[in-house]
Amino acid sequence: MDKGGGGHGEEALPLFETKEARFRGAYKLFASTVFVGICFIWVYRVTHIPAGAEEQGRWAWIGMLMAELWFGLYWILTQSVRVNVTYRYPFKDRLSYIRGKKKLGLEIGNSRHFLPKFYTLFAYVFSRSEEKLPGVDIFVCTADPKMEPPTLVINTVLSAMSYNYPPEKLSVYLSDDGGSELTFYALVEATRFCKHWIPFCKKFSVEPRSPAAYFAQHSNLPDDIPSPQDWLANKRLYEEMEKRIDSTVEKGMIPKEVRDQHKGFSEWISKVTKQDHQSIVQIMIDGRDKNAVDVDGGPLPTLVYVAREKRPQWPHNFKAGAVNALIRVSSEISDGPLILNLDCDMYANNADTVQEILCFFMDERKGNQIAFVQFPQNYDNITKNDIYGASCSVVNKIELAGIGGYDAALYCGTGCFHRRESLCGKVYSEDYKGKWDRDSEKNSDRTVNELEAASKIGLIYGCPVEDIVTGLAIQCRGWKSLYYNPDRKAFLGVAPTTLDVSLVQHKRWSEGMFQIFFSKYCPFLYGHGKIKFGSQMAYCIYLLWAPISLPTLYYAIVPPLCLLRRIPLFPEVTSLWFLPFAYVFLARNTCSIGESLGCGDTLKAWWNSQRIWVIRRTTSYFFAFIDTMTRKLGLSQVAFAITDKVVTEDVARRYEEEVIEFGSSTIMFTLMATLAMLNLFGLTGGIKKTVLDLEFQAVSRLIVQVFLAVLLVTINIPVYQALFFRNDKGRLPSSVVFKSILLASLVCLIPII
Ligand SMILES: O=c1ccn([C@@H]2O[C@H](COP(=O)(O)OP(=O)(O)O[C@H]3O[C@H](CO)[C@@H](O)[C@H](O)[C@H]3O)[C@@H](O)[C@H]2O)c(=O)[nH]1
Ligand SMILES: [Mn+2]
Repeated sequence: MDKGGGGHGEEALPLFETKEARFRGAYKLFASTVFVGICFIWVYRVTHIPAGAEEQGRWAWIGMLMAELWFGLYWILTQSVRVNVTYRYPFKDRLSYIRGKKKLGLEIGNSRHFLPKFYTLFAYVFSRSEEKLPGVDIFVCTADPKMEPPTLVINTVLSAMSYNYPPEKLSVYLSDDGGSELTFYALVEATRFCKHWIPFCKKFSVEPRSPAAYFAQHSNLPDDIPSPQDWLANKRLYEEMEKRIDSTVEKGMIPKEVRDQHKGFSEWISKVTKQDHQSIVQIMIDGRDKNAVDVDGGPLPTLVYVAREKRPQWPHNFKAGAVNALIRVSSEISDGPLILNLDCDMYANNADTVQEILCFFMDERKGNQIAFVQFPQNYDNITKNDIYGASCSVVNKIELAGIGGYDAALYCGTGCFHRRESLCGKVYSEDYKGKWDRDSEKNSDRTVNELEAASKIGLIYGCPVEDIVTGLAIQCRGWKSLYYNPDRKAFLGVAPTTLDVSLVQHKRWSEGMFQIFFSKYCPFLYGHGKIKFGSQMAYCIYLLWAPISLPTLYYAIVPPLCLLRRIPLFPEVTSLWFLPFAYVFLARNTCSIGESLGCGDTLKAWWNSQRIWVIRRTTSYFFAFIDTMTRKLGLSQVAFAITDKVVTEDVARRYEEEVIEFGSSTIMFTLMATLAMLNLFGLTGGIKKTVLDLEFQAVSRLIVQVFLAVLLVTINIPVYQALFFRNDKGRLPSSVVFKSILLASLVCLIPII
C-alpha cells in the first residue's frame, strides 16, 4: 500500500491514501488466458482462409479476420485499466483540525501515532488555519432555457452555494449561453431564496442541498427535524418560488413589476437573442459586502450571472468557450485558486465534498502535483434495470479508477475540481508550491512569462469533447490528476430518458474523441514520454469508440448473411479450434457479468447494457465514424447537440416502466431496425433451409452462426416489439418498419465472395 501523502515521521500526516484493488494478480492471470485464446483465434483465421476461387466466402473470411484482429487489439487496450484499478481515500477528519485547537486534544486522543508526532501535529494545525483555506470558484454552465429548465439550473446553483465551506471563500458563477432573461429571472429568485435555504441547510445538516431533490426525497416532515416551522416555511418558500419560475417560463416573458425589482433586467431592453448579444455580467451577491447576509445574519457566498458576448459571425466554441469566459470573469472577481466545473443538471449531493478534495490538493507531499480531481458522473433518475445503460457503473467503478491509477484521470467536463493555474496553462515544475491565499500577492511577484502562461485560455477549442482533450493537455504539462469515487455520490445529474437523446449524446462523444485521436493530441504521439504508456492506452479505449463500430457492424451483418447461404465462418463444434472461440466468449461474458454485479447492477441491467452496447456501436459510433471522416475531408463542421433534460409526461412514464422510447424515424433507428431484421431473416432462413434440405451435417459447421444470430435476435426483442407490436407513441414509426424490411431484404441479395 502506498501512502498518499507524507508518511515520514517528520512531515505532516498524509491527507489521503491510495489503495490498489484486491485480486489484481488473479485478474492478470485470468486476462493472460483470455489473451492466449485470442491468439489462437487469430492463428485459426490466418491458417484456415478458404483457398482459391473455388471456395465461396474467402473475402468474408478475411473480413472476419480483420474484425477479430480489431476486437482483439481493442480488448488489449481495455486491459490497461483493468490491471491498474486504484482507489483514493481522503482523511477528512485530519483536515478538520482547522476547526480549532479544541478538537486537537480529541484527535490526539484517538490517534494511534506516537509522541514525537505531537509536535508535527501541532505545526500542522497552525499551517492549516482557516485563513489559509483556498477560495473555490464554482462554474455552472447552462445553454438553453427550454432544454435546461431554469428551476433545474438554480437547484444546482443553490446546492453549490450551500456547501459546508466558509461562504467568504465560495463563489458561484452561472454561465448562461442561452442569454436568457428567464434564466436570469430564476437566478434573481434564487438569490432571495438562498438567504433562507443556506442557513436552514447548515443548521439542520440537510442533505442533499438541492431543494428540489431534498423535498422530493422528504415529501413529509421528517421526524428528526428539531424545528418543524422552519422546515415547513422553507418547503413553502421553495414551492412558491418554483411555481413562480415555472409559470413565468411557460409564459415566456417577465412581468413588469418583476423587472423593476432588479437592475439586471435592463440588459434585455435592447434586442438579446441566443446568438447575438452584448456581454452581461451581474453580481447578484457580493460576498465582500457586509450587508449581504442570510436571514440569520451569516455571510453569503458570492453569486454571479454571466452571459458572454456572442455574435453570429464569431464561433462561440460551445461549453469550452463558456468555461473560458468564466475563467476570465472570475479571475477579476474572486480569483479562487480552485475551480469546480458543473453542468447545470449536476447538483451537489454531498455538502462536504469541498473538504474532501482539499485533502488531495493540500496534502503536503503529493498535493502540489495534482491539477484536478475528477468525480464520476452519476445520475439520480436511473431506473432499476437502467434500460439505456446510462449509469455506466463498470466504467465508473473499474475503468476510470484504472486510468486514475496512472495518475491520469480523465477530465469529464463536470464534477471536476481544477487548480486554476494548471487549467490556465501553467507547466508543472518540481519546485512548484501551490499558493492558496492569492488575494494578497496577486500579480505582484509574477514574471511576464508567468503572467502570459497564466493568461492562456483554459479549455481547448474545436472539439465537442473539450474536456477530455483539455485534461490530456494538462497531464502532458507534467501535472497529475486523481479520480475519486466516494460511496456517497458527490454529484447527481439527469440521464437521457429516450433512446434517441442517448444515441445522439454518444455520437457527440465518440465523434469528439475520435477527432482527438486524429489530431495532434493523439495520446500516443502527444503524450509520448510525457504520460505513462498505460494511460496512453487507456485514453484510446475511449478515443477509439467510433472505429470499433466497423468490426461490430461486420459481425452483425456478415455471419447472418453467410448463414442464409450456408457458408460456414467458424470451426465445427467438434473441432479443437472451437475451444478458443468458446473460451473467449464465455470468459469475456462471465467476467463482464461479474464486473456488473460487483458494481451493483442487476443481472437484467447487465443484459440491457449489452443491448445498448450493440445499438450504440452499430449506430452512434458508426455515424460518428462517418462524420469524422467527412470532416477530415472538410465537408462538415463541429457541432454540439445539447442533451435535452425535459420530456413529456407520457415519455417519463414509459421511462419509469423501463420501456424503450424510440418514437422517431431517425437514420440511426433505421439502421438499428435493419440489423435486427437482417438477423431475424438470417436465422429463420438458415434454419428453414437446413431443415427442409435435411442437411444436418451442415448444421454442425453453422452452429456458431446460428448461436450468434439467436443472440442478436434475443437482444433485439424490444426492437421487434417496437416495430410490430407496440401501439404507444414510443414505438417505431411505420416508415422505419417499411424501410428496415426493404433494406434488410436488399442486403440479403448481396453476393458473398
Ligand atoms: O454551447 C454550449 C453547449 C453546452 N453547454 C453546457 O454544457 C453542459 C453539458 O451539455 P449537455 O448537453 O448536458 O451534454 P452532456 O452530454 O450531458 O455532457 C457531457 O459531455 C460534454 C462533452 O461532450 C461535457 O462537456 C459535459 O460536461 C458532460 O457532462 C451543459 O451544462 C450545457 O448547458 C454550454 O454551456 N454551452
Ligand atoms: Mn448533461
